[in-house]
Amino acid sequence: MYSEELFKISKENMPGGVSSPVRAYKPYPFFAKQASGSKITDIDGKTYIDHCLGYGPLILGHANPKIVEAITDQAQKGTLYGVPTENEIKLSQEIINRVPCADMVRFCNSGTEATMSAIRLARGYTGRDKIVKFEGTYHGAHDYVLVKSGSGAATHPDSKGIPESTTQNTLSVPFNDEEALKELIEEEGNNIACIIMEVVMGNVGCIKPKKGYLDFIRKLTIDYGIILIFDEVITGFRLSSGGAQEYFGVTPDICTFAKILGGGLPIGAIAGKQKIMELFAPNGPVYQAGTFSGNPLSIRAGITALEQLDKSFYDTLNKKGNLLRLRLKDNIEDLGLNLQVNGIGSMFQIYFNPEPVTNYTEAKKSDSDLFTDYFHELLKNGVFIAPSQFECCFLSGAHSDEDLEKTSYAIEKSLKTIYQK
Ligand SMILES: Cc1ncc(COP(=O)(O)O)c(C=O)c1O
Ligand SMILES: N[C@H](C=O)CCC(=O)O
Repeated sequence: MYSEELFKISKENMPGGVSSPVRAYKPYPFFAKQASGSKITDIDGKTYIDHCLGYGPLILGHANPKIVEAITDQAQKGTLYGVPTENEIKLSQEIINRVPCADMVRFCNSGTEATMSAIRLARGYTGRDKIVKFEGTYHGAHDYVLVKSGSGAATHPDSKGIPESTTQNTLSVPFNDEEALKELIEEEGNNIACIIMEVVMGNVGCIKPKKGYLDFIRKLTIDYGIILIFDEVITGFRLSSGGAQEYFGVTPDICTFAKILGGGLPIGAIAGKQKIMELFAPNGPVYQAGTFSGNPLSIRAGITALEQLDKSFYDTLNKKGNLLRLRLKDNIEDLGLNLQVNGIGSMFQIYFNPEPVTNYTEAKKSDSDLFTDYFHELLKNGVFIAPSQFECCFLSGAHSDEDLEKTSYAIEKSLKTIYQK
């Protein structure tokens, strides 16, 4: 059966035919058959260079041989014990060694769980209820944070089913705007438990913090006794071995991980300073739990992933990212187009927008219809990216120089086509 037919059936079985809304695009998404390295193959027989990479986790590419070997071995030894394992200590130690803010780690199963628990921890620690997020950041699909949210929520805003009494404690401000944040904190600072942020916004495309912005936020949070949470679900183990906090040299109180940490399997983690982390049950009064938390399969995959992610890996990968972005900018200029190529390290996105994009409002001014045309042309030209202007594209260690040449050629060809229409 082909993707088109399968989508008709899947829509009968599952709302929208998908297990996460961002995956549904018109007329129908391709159904995956298999994937290896930098490539994904659909059941219709077409192979694409993959820059979606499972929305970020696959920094080593698909079916990384060492991870496949490790999880095959682990599966034979059991996939769930319901008691602690030595490998949990090993992975937590690896995180503690790499990540500046990490004195202790609590494992969970997803980024959503991680940010939900991190916010509860900050509230438990400070005894305050309000939280601050930035317009367009995405911190998962739980009730506290689906406010002016990015990712799929940028195109499906204002989820029903969330009591107003829950979100009235969630305040949001524009990213990269020191004045707006200062004003809010001067007014509300003593009631605010935490500021939660994506250090690089990866759920409205890709937006970097302006120079000095993170230092400004760090100082403000210290002055008002506010917990600073870096949501490193995307940036963790992507920008550098110690995440965005190491990359930018600004240390939060707590951070959250998921995606890359699981080596391609589901995982989440909250890491932070000991005096805060010790509040988690059973030591403290902040409840946090999960049947599959710290499960041996995800933990083993995570250890095997991190073993391969050393400094030289990031140097090489980030150089590739820089080169690709330069090439894209040159090509776009040669075509006489005025589009924005945003990105950092191995993250990138093209905005169909003539003006620089530094926050959510500016990102939303991009031409999403043109982006959709571009996405479909890219598929025709053998490249798969996330089907939304408000997602990010990624590179992996499995992407060869030849892959990147093909990608930049496919992007150039796709842009030519859509602007000739
Ligand atoms: C920055 C960020 N935080 C949290 C999440 C939620 O993670 P998950 O999808 O694993 O629940 C995501 C992505 O989904 C994310 O990009
Ligand atoms: N943008 C999201 C994660 O970063 C996409 C993942 C999903 O919701 O399926």
